[in-house]
Amino acid sequence: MAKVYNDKDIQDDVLRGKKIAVIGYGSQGHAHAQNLRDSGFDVVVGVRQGKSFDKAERDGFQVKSVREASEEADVIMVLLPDELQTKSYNEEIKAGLRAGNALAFAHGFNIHFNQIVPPEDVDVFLVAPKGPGHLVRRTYKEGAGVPALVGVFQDVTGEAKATAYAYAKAIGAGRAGVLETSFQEETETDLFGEQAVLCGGLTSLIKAGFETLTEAGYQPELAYFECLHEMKLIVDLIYEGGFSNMRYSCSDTAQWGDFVSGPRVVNEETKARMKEVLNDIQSGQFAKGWLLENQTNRPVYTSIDRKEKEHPLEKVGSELRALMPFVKPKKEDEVLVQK
Ligand SMILES: NC(=O)C1=CN([C@@H]2O[C@H](COP(=O)(O)OP(=O)(O)OC[C@H]3O[C@@H](n4cnc5c(N)ncnc54)[C@H](OP(=O)(O)O)[C@@H]3O)[C@@H](O)[C@H]2O)C=CC1
Ligand SMILES: CC[C@](O)(C(C)=O)C(=O)O
Ligand SMILES: [Mg+2]
Ligand SMILES: [Mg+2]
Repeated sequence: MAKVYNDKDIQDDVLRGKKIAVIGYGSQGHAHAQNLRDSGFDVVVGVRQGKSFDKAERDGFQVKSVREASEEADVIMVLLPDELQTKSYNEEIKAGLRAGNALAFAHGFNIHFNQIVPPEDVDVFLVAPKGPGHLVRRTYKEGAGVPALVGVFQDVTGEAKATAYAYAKAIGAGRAGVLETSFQEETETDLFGEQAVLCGGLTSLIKAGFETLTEAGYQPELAYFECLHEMKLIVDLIYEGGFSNMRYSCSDTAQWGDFVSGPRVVNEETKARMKEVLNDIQSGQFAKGWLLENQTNRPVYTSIDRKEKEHPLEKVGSELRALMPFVKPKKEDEVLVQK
């Protein structure tokens, strides 16, 4: 088994006394900044004027422009959207980098795909939480944490790896597990996971189930409960104790259906499509498409996003959730909801 580090294995002295600039105060940014501060580290937030800037100030941070924050920090964690990082790096962050500083990321995209080319005299590492930023914060407050991957791209000080582990511990990842990786492995697996399984795979599965039932004449409300609402309850059991735990709690009839019908829906054909998705990621084809999409003001993204928001499942979902006061985004999800 790969070595999975937790709090007791990680020394954090290497990060103590250093100034950490958290660049961006969105999903990951607010969580890193607040967890680092609560772990006793010295944080400055760097972000453009606007909603995030105001929120970071309200949350009691010293908030500066990206350039100023980068200039005064020893460790610069870049938590801007991937597609905007290169411009901000070239125009603001780079000027603030001094020899021996550390440039850090929560996803290897721009380093791995050669969009950001850092100078040779700085450390470059990643600390990539394996979970959404709002949960990085929420679980930290609950005394738990979200696992993270750490990786080093460049080590000039000899301390890059230790700093990455200390940072991971400071944001709460050491409570769950920290695993070492490379920028390449993190980037390719993260993109694959979100496209084929966690986001793309899951939403497509839910939608296909919902559409199959409603097109067959069943009530949309029932289809929503069956294919979406209950998904969380089932996934919680898998999260807590694996497939066996979920199957233990479900009926034997469900388990038999799981065995005989699951592989009819997600099958070798599906795996072949997954391999195509992975190939596109590994070849850089996906990254190129995403970067070009952004250079052209996101025509395809906008059109699909509009259609997705109008899907009957979204409408019936918002009506049903309004009847369940316990099902709503938590308060710290403010930034997420505004997106
Ligand atoms: N979302 C997640 O949970 C995860 C994200 N990651 C990685 O973390 C990084 C950040 O992603 P995420 O947290 O989702 O990003 P978000 O979109 O949630 O937040 C982006 C932040 O950057 C600010 N920002 C945007 N453009 C600029 C700019 N030009 N100058 C200054 N500030 C700007 C936004 O401020 P404003 O309010 O003004 O728009 C906002 O505070 C990415 O590398 C991503 O891949 C990794 C693991 C999980
Ligand atoms: C699953 C999506 C993710 O990779 C994440 C929350 O880990 C992301 O990029 O947001
Ligand atoms: Mg991810
Ligand atoms: Mg991701």
